[in-house]
Formats: sequence, C-alpha cells, structure tokens
Amino acid sequence: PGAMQTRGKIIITCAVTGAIHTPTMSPYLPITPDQIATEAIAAAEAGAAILHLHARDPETGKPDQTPAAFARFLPRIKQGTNAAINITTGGSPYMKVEERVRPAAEFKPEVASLNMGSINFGLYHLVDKYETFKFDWERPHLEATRDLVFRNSFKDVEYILATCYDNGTRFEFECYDIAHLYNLSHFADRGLVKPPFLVQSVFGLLGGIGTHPEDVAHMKRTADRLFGDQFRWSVLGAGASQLRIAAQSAALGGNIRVGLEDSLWAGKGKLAKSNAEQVVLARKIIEGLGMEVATPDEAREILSLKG
Ligand SMILES: C[C@H](N)CC(=O)CC(=O)O
Ligand SMILES: [Zn+2]
Repeated sequence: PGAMQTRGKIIITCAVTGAIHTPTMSPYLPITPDQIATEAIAAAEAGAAILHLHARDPETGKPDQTPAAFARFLPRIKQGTNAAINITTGGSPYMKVEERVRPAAEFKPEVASLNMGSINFGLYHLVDKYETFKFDWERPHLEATRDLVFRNSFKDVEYILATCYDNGTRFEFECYDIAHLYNLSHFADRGLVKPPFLVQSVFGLLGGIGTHPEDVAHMKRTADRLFGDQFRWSVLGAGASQLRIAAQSAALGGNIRVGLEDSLWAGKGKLAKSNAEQVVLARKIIEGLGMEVATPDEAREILSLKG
C-alpha cells in the first residue's frame, strides 16, 4: 500500500477502550480516566505508534463524548508517551454528529477517526443489558442483532471534515465495506480530503464486510485501484478475527489496529488482560514476518501527521 511507506515499517494503532464493549464483558476493559491513561501509555510502550481514544463515564462505563471527559486523561497520555493521539468522532452510534465531533474540534489531535458511511450496527447490549452479557465463544454473532443504524451520511462526513480540517488533523478513514472506499474516493475527487489517506479497513462487524481472506484481499485490491500510492492501508478485525486479519495485512505490508475496543480476546477463549498484551501479539506477527514496528515519529512521516 503506497509505495512511499517506509519499507517494512508497520504502524500499530491501539484502540484502548471504545464505546461498544461493556464493563461486564471483561474486567480488563479500561473505564476510568486513570485506567484509560495507564493502558494507553503501556500500549505505546509495547509498540503502538497511534492511540485511538474514546472516553467513558467512570461510574457506569457508558460512552461519554464530552471534551471534559477526554480532558481527564489526555494530558497524562501526552506527558507519558510520544505516540500520536487519535480521537474518535464516532463516539457511539446513539450520538448526533454535532456531539460526536466536539472532542476532536476542541483538542485538534494529530488524527481523528472518520466513519465513511452509514451501516446497520449489530449490537444489543448498549442500552439496557449492561449487567447480563454472557459471551458464547462458539457462536459469537448469534445474539448480536439489534436494529441500530450507525449514521454517517455524506452531510455528516462533510460536517466533520469542515469542523476539523483547519486544525491540521488528519483522518483515520474507517471503511466497513467496499462502498466506503468509493465514498472516500468521492471526497478526494472533491478535494475535501488530502493524501496520503490512512484507510482503516474494518472487518467482521455485523452490518459490514466479513473476515474471509477474500474480503481482506478485495478491500486491498479496491483501495489499490482507487488510491494507488495515495493511501496507507491499515486493518482491524473485530473480535475473534483480530490477529488473523492483522497477520494477513502485515504479510501484504499493511498496518495493523488492535485494542480492547475492537476485541476483548488474546486468542481463543482467552480474555486479553490488557491492551499492551494485544500490541505485543501484533508485534510478534510483524517481527515474525521479518518486518519492523514503526515508531511514533516514523508513523508521523509515513502519514504526514502535523507532529
Ligand atoms: C469498529 C470501531 N469501533 C470503529 C471505530 O473506532 C469508530 C470510531 O471510533 O469512529
Ligand atoms: Zn473508535
């Protein structure tokens, strides 16, 4: 992806907590500002060059998209690591785009996520089943259907672009399906986004593309055709597919996203005890392939971040 990417340097992004997984799903999910800061810094020490951040209500663990909630851990993270900060504009699927973009608008991070299309979001525990979740490892998606649309209309995307653009913030373009690559190409044609594009391909979320190696190859092939050397490819696999998708990407010279936002596991039926544990597993894959993990400054160069 992108002949210009420093050969063999793979960027690891760590998505520390997210908004979808709930405290009852794993005792290791960071919830409080201290837990989020500690986990983020440890993930960076393990090799994450970019930290994708959401905030939560420390009491309930529910998503909190107020700038004040982010202010409770951002300074500590910036003090504790040189990793690039990536603030979510996805928030949770229940939020309006005006609320979702506020922290990125306020803190003007080097990176912010940008979801490139609306999708049906297969979830059920967000609302009223915080206390009752029981994960069935054998049939992961069986109970995960709830009639939710994660709205990211063309106007929503334009609104976030317009709000963040003059801050020098670059985007992690979250593409949950092939159509989202074409949406990104549409905004590129209109000159509303500038290369190199960090394309974060999302695999395995109910409502988006699957996790079959053909799905991964199809996303990459399509991105290559649409963006040539104007993009830097990264992938995330939801849940059980996380490391398998990571390995396929690294083998193709692509970048990797891990973290408890995307998966609670560190292998079959084994809860990850920390974000750093998943970063170490990703590092082993990369180094096992004879490649190197990019440092934060190498990631800044590869992605043309403002630093
Ligand atoms: C699958 C991930 N939860 C996508 C995500 O990280 C969205 C965002 O924060 O903008
Ligand atoms: Zn996120």
